[in-house]
Amino acid sequence: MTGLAIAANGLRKSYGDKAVLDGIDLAVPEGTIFSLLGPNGAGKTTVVKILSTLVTADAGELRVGGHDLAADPQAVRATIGVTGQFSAVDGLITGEENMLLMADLHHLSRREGRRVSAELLERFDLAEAASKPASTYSGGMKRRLDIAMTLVGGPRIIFLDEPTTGLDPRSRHTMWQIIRELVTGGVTVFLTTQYLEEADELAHRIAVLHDGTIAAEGTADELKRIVPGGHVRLRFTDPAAYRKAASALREVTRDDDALTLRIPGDGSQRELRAVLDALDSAGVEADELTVHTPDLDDVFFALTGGAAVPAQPKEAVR
Ligand SMILES: Nc1ncnc2c1ncn2[C@@H]1O[C@H](COP(=O)(O)OP(=O)(O)OP(=O)(O)O)[C@@H](O)[C@H]1O
Repeated sequence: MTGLAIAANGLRKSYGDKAVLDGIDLAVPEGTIFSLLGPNGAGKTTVVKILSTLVTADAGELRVGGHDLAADPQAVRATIGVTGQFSAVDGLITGEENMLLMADLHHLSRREGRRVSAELLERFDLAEAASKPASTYSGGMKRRLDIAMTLVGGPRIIFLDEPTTGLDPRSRHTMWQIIRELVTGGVTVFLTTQYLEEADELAHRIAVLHDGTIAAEGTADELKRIVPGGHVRLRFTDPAAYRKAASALREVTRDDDALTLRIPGDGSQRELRAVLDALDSAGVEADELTVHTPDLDDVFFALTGGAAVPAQPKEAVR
């Protein structure tokens, strides 16, 4: 192995005359979580399908688990696990039977199959429900069973295509915990998501897919640094105090109707202190002070034109 679990150079895929992937490079180090982020239809699932050998690329040098995808897809398949947006869980049979079916597919002996299934059902908090038909499971339980089934074959690289879409916040957090534990165990996780918060929370590196290309790639912090947008916002109810503050501070953007002032900055303690000192010297007090640091939403909107998901400005009230 090269130290990279996944390496793609110049990955291209078109459907008809639509170039869905227009020359994409990816490098995912072993034992890390990599998140591919993009709006609906950006091509995330297409990337997963190609890297997991379900769809062939039109062009590109692709290696997964050290194996050349074009030359040795069988070896790639033996290394990976895939959990897609559409579950592999069969609702008519029990959770345990679903697991044993996977064990059969992986040619485990009966005994080994039972052992691995029991262990995974326990680990994913499904032991109690194991003998119930999977159709009776909640969305979160089905998703956990789906991942447990993926793990039966002991994959070193796991593709999770939007693993938390449609889950409630508690189930989402459980899933995040599961994903973190997988990586602690040395597995590499390739995760697609539409949730910026999810990528921010989990991923070592994030790539933003837009218009068939990678619009930006880096750690969450690196990506946040590429967009401006940090500021302190002061709100007043007294117009006289507002005007006084506006003339005491440098570089402010005024909103005379809302009586708010916006001071650009990185949200650091030093900058905040300078603002407070200026207000103190002028003898005014703001009614509300909020600090806005750029988050992945800002990055996403800056890179993808902002049409994909509603804005969720994160403002910490101090
Ligand atoms: N088999 C196919 N035939 C034709 N077009 C396809 C096919 N599969 C995907 N596409 C098109 O490729 C584009 C990317 O689809 P893809 O499912 O990869 O996006 P995505 O980023 O996973 O989106 P979502 O978040 O909605 O799942 C879409 O415009 C889609 O319509």
